[in-house]
Amino acid sequence: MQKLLSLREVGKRYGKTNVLSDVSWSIARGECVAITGGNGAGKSTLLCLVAGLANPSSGTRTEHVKPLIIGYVPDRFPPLRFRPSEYLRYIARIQGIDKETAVRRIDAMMNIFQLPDTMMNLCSKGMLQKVNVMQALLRQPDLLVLDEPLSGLDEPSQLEMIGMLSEIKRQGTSIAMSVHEPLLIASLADRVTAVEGGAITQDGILAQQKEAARMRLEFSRLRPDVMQQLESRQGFLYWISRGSPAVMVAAQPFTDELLIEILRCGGTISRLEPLRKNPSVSDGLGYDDVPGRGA
Ligand SMILES: Nc1ncnc2c1ncn2[C@@H]1O[C@H](COP(=O)(O)OP(=O)(O)OP(=O)(O)O)[C@@H](O)[C@H]1O
Repeated sequence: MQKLLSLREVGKRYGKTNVLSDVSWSIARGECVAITGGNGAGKSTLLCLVAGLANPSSGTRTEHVKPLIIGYVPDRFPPLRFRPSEYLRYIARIQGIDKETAVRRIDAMMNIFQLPDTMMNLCSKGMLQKVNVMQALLRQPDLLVLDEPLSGLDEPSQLEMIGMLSEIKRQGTSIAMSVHEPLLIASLADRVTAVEGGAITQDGILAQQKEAARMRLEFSRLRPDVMQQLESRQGFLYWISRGSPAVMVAAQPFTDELLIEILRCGGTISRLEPLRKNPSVSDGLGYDDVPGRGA
């Protein structure tokens, strides 16, 4: 796998306090890494260094792809008095994205992620978090860095956010995220880096997270209440879309039972395939139309 970014023997000090020490870490294209650890372990600091928002006090940070485009999703996002589309257009302008490209991309994202254009100060936490992720996707990053993306969200919003991140990952974007929720790790992560006391204590691939172990089920004609009942069935992992067609991700060993249940309740299956990244057909975020996206 092509390496995107690496840290080598990195340390970070604030005044006399060592917050990170001797951290060596890297991320490859298409990889999703969950950073875990207790409060104050150093996860946010590590993500800031990865995102290039802070410089290491010692050691080296290397970008292996030029230019490496990084999107950063902070843990808090203010409920501003803008509509999401206005806010995103404004951020796109600051980032130097031309107006036509920005409008096309914002429209595509709002459609895919099913975000109504409601004033942000009236939005739910889940809706605001979608805007937070979208602002980081505007420049079509090679690497998306998220600080506790599910923090403060209720369960339906958490499932929606997992679906959103899953779609972003499927389109080939690498993800580094600090995480507390086991569901998010189980649903998305290829690798887990554990941080304690400012040092990496464990860094390993999750054997059970092979792409082939998860299936993507696409179907239509199920009532919303029946779809909600499916969420409590064994094997259900998360929704990529609750629209029509609906797209569910399920654990492979339970796919047959879920399919039978969908058909029994009057649904029509339109597609069943292993969940994989980098689909052959570009179907959404429009990465194909950007010249020079890091090779
Ligand atoms: N700007 C700063 N100045 C001084 N100390 C800081 C600064 N930023 C972070 N720290 C300290 O560094 C340590 C690690 O903080 P960090 O926010 O990276 O941890 P975390 O693992 O993300 O924690 P949490 O899960 O609580 O968000 C903490 O002790 C924190 O107080």
